[in-house]
Amino acid sequence: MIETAVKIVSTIAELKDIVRKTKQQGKTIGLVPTMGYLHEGHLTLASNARKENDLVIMSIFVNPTQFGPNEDFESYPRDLPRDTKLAESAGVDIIFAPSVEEMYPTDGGIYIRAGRQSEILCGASRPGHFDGVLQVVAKLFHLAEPTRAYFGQKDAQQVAIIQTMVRDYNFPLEIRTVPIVREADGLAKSSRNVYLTEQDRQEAAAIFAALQMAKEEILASGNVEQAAAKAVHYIESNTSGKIDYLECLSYPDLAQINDKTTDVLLAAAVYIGKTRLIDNLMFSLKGEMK
Ligand SMILES: Nc1ncnc2c1ncn2[C@@H]1O[C@H](COP(=O)(O)OP(=O)(O)OP(=O)(O)O)[C@@H](O)[C@H]1O
Ligand SMILES: CC(C)(CO)[C@@H](O)C(=O)[O-]
Ligand code: BAL
Repeated sequence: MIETAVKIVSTIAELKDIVRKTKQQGKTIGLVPTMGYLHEGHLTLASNARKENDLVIMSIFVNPTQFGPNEDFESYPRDLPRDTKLAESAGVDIIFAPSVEEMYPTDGGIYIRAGRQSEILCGASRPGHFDGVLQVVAKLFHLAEPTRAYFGQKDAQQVAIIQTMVRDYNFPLEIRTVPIVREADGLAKSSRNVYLTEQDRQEAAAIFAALQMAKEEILASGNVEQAAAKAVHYIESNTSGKIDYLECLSYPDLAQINDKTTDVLLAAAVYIGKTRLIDNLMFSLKGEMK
């Protein structure tokens, strides 16, 4: 039994009851969906939700439907007592931590399919990943009925796809995003960083450094291909890692850049040892980001 001010809820019935009472009082709800093993990135999402809402619900659920058969669903780090203390420090009121059976008691064979934005970047190397993300996120939106839901720009493709679902299917909520929270050497904070060996950890900082170099070159020369090639070379020469992708696409539509493109996403996924890390920079080709 964990003694804390945060209420841990594991059933849908209990969550819906809290949501119903909160709504009856005319109060706002901020939802922070996570897979747990919290770090400062998650806590920034929660602190922002705290500032803007009456009730803050954080979901902690390692969603099996977004993992491929050979991915790390089983080994993904889990520690609810640790997460509870951290969530409390960021002002979370309710942790929704259901079991897989509670979330998916039956399989009626009806799924959500992510669209064109999911065919590239992480979607290309993780087939079905974004379908699984949308499945759980849509379900969480129905259960928590948030006024606002909070997502990190570290998963920029995920945010773009969720925003499309919310817009096209009229989910009555606002999506709020938070910039990437980084370690002192630039490495994006990630629950998967715990997988890194000491050597991996040192090498991992090269991803951010390479993206920054490429951004500067794109802004100076406009030559996206050359900048990307140099960034790939930098990562290959400074790490033993294997690049999954390093690409610059228009944002949020995630299409090839053309003369009309303004906002871009420069994104990379790199295997450092066995750990697949993602990172990105978002910027405008024509001055500040809109
Ligand atoms: N460094 C970060 N800065 C800002 N937001 C982040 C950061 N890391 C994760 N988030 C956001 O937190 C939410 C939950 O992410 P998740 O639980 O998958 O954590 P994670 O650290 O990204 O884990 P992993 O990288 O292992 O998938 C997502 O919206 C994600 O974008
Ligand atoms: C949004 C999310 C919690 C859905 O499982 C997950 O994809 C994540 O942590 O980014
Ligand atoms: N933050 C993305 C969740 C995943 O890698 O499955």
